[in-house]
Amino acid sequence: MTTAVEAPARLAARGVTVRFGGLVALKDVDVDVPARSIVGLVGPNGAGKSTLFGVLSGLLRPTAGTVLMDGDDVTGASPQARARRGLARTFQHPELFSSLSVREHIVLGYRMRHSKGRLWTDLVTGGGFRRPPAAETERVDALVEALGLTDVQHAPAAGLPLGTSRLVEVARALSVDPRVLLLDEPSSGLDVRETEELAATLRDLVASHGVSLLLVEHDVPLVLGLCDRVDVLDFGIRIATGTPAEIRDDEAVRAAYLGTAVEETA
Ligand SMILES: Nc1ncnc2c1ncn2[C@@H]1O[C@H](COP(=O)(O)OP(=O)(O)OP(=O)(O)O)[C@@H](O)[C@H]1O
Repeated sequence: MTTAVEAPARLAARGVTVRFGGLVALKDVDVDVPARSIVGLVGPNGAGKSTLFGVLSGLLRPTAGTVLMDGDDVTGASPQARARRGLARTFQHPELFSSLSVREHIVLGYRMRHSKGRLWTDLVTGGGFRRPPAAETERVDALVEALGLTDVQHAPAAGLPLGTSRLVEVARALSVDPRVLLLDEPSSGLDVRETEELAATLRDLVASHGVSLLLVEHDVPLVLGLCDRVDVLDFGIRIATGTPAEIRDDEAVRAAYLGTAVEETA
């Protein structure tokens, strides 16, 4: 008899605890981000979401517990080493270079991964972004299209609406071909329509690029509508994990949110 062996999660936390002096920000937390999945991390203010994000991205060393990528222990690995293994992230406040165009941001990301030498030569010699290799043009074109940035691709990043800046940041993060993308509050500052568009784009990206997403989000309806699985933190403890339907029905989650954020989506 053969037994199917389940692949290890692309990114996982096991028993992660973080103490800041006397304060326990995370206590024995587990998280799994399987291949080709969208996982949401929610919880009230101060629940420990950013702390867990920091631990997963390598900016923060946990007091106890491990972080695994594809089953390998990366707890002591730097953010750069994790990036080389396929981890990318976006920030709550997009950090774009105002003098570069939308397309140049994506090219920059691509060259950071695929042709670092060329990146520096071009910057030093003032060669700009001329004569790109066909593979680069193809990949950048695909990302521009996937993120709906065709019309603004040659516009400077300065002055872009926040929703568009966020899409540029996602495109830049994807240009390094990550296996897992951490999204920090992707809907922050977006209106309802922009949030819906972003959700649709993220769903398409998982289907077309096979990337896994973990998003930290305050917008609970967005998370419940978008994610395959959701983890809920409260006071540093994972109080629930499951499908959006399971999370919606969870008593502890309703209590943590006093019913409001979850009931709005029922
Ligand atoms: N560097 C730090 N030093 C001391 N305490 C910290 C530090 N970072 C976070 N904390 C505390 O750890 C707890 C968890 O904070 P964290 O920022 O991870 O929560 P969060 O869920 O991301 O909150 P929010 O939704 O408000 O961003 C909070 O009590 C916070 O005050």
